[in-house]
Amino acid sequence: MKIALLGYGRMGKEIEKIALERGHEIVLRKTEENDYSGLEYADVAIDFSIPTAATENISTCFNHNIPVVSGTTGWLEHYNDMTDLCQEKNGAFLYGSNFSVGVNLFFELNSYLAKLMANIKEYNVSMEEIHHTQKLDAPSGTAITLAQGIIAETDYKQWTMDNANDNEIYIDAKRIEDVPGTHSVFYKSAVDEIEIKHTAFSRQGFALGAVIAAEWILGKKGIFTMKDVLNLG
Ligand SMILES: NC(=O)C1=CN([C@@H]2O[C@H](COP(=O)(O)OP(=O)(O)OC[C@H]3O[C@@H](n4cnc5c(N)ncnc54)[C@H](OP(=O)(O)O)[C@@H]3O)[C@@H](O)[C@H]2O)C=CC1
Ligand SMILES: O=C(O)C1=N[C@H](C(=O)O)C[C@H](O)C1
Repeated sequence: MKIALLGYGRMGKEIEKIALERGHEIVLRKTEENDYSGLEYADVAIDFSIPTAATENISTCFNHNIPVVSGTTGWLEHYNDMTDLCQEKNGAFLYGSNFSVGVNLFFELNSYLAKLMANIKEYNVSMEEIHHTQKLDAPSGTAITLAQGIIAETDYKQWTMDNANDNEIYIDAKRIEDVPGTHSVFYKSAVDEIEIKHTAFSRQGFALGAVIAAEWILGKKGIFTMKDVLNLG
């Protein structure tokens, strides 16, 4: 499979390593410095760039009939524009705030726990995410997906990084040197606390998930998520 890497930073390089090991070829390594030369040879594009570049990268692929897997976070206010364009061009698109298998299982666990807690009013939910200091966005895309999972099952209406009122989920975004990504969800009462936590030891799990998603999307049309790739229902 010929892959265009849109973004060739920490994640782009990790994805390249795994893609080459799995017998794929890289035909474009797009950064801020170069153009899209090489995209015309790609079977699939994998976008791990920066929030302000994601929509241009994704729409350029749709305009060239190239399926896109995007892991870039911090651009989701434009998500519907991208899915509309994908449908208009009869393309294929998969966005994931987190491509690791472990986090996608954690998303399911989070939804299940939220469903259990929905009618137990003694507990107040909050979240913490910890990432490396180079991260451009806060809270993390993964934290937003976790909050959306809780909102779907409970009376919580939105998330906030400020003081939370009763129907808001507080997210504490911490930045610590070299942390690949740690997410915790807490349910606290006056007498105890339940905590679920996912800790990434490296970027390898994110990168492998992105390559698996790119292999999976080849030949498909439509809008997908990692739930489809991993058959999580
Ligand atoms: N969904 C997931 O599983 C994961 C998502 N992420 C997300 O992926 C993104 C990338 O993370 P990371 O690799 O750590 O970030 P880096 O800062 O290491 O890399 C970003 C890359 O994007 C490039 N870039 C800048 N402008 C453009 C442009 N116009 N077109 C294409 N590329 C461009 C940069 O180029 P230059 O070097 O020239 O500046 C750099 O190569 C982030 O949004 C992060 O949150 C990260 C890990 C997992
Ligand atoms: O920027 C990162 O590094 C990461 N970003 C993603 C996010 O915003 O959730 C996924 C992962 O936690 C690493």
